[in-house]
Amino acid sequence: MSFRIQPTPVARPNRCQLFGPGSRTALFEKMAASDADVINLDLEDSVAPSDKDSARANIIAATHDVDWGKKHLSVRINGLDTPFWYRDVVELLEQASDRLDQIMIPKVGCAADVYAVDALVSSIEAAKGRKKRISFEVIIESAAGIAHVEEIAASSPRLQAMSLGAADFAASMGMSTTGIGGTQENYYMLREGAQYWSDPWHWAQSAIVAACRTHGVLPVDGPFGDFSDDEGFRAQARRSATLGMVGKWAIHPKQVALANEVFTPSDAAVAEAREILAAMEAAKARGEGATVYKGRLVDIASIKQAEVIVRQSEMIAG
Ligand SMILES: CC(C)(COP(=O)(O)OP(=O)(O)OC[C@H]1O[C@@H](n2cnc3c(N)ncnc32)[C@H](O)[C@@H]1OP(=O)(O)O)[C@@H](O)C(=O)NCCC(=O)NCCSC(=O)C[C@H](O)C(=O)O
Ligand SMILES: [Mg+2]
Repeated sequence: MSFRIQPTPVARPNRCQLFGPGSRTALFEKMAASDADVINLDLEDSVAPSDKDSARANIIAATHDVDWGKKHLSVRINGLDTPFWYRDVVELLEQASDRLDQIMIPKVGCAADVYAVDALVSSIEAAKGRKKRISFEVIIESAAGIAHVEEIAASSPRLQAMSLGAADFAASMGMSTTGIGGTQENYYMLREGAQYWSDPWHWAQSAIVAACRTHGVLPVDGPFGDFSDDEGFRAQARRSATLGMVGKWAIHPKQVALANEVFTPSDAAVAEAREILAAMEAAKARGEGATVYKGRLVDIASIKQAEVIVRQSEMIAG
């Protein structure tokens, strides 16, 4: 372990982030009634330019009128390369209720992008005497974003979460696909005539997880576009969870249960983790740092692995 202790991210469940366009007010109550841990009301790419002003007004009203329960309420603003983002921030921070928890910043390419939003948010919070400090989530969805992922993860104490946006990422990287997450037809290895599919999102996800874990930020997998493919969603989410991500977006309500299922440690996984901790306690009492559990080695690192699962389960249980 380095002399610098790895910081712990905020302790709140983030298994599923449910998205809905700020222009579709009929969805707001349904989103609030869902089992998603995080709600992302969108002002960006699911809202047409002609609807930006009304969507902003809808979202501000919904922070006052809709009962969002215990959900982390986040609004995705427009990118810093648009003429919309500053009004998003100013109007949200001046007019939204204290129920607003978070601003999601899309297409972040460098730490200075976050700095700019932070400066504006900080100034308005002070001027308006806002009691709740707004948190940030960023989306890594460009070549620049992934190239600068670590400085972005370190960019602001407001930063709680970082997502991979597979669609814009693929476009920015010039990837030859229109798929949003999941298996890509042409990304395979060939051996003795048989095709073995690989995961083109894997390296970007790993880079995000490493940056996030270094700086105490929650790493999150973004959208899976084909919402009629439940097994495809599950497979993508399981890979993300195995890599260390804590949750995934839902772009349709049917994906909420799938994400919650994958990112909630199963009873069997929690029971096994507790057994490993017990086995290591017994080993410690015998003066041993390593022992055998179900025919395999467990040692002091296994305690930390088991604790990840137990902590996650306890945090979700509240
Ligand atoms: C994808 C949708 C446009 C589908 O909407 P719709 O045609 O209305 O779906 P259904 O008829 O199947 O809906 C069934 C019922 O569910 C309700 N519904 C639909 N969507 C939502 C929702 N998001 N939250 C809650 N409830 C929802 C319908 O009203 C139906 O209800 P009922 O009639 O009572 O049975 C739509 O789902 C949608 O707009 N999804 C979100 C799109 C979005 O926000 N996209 C942005 C995020 S992805 C992205 O930006 C890419 C990323 O940045 C990247 O680069 O990768
Ligand atoms: Mg995007």
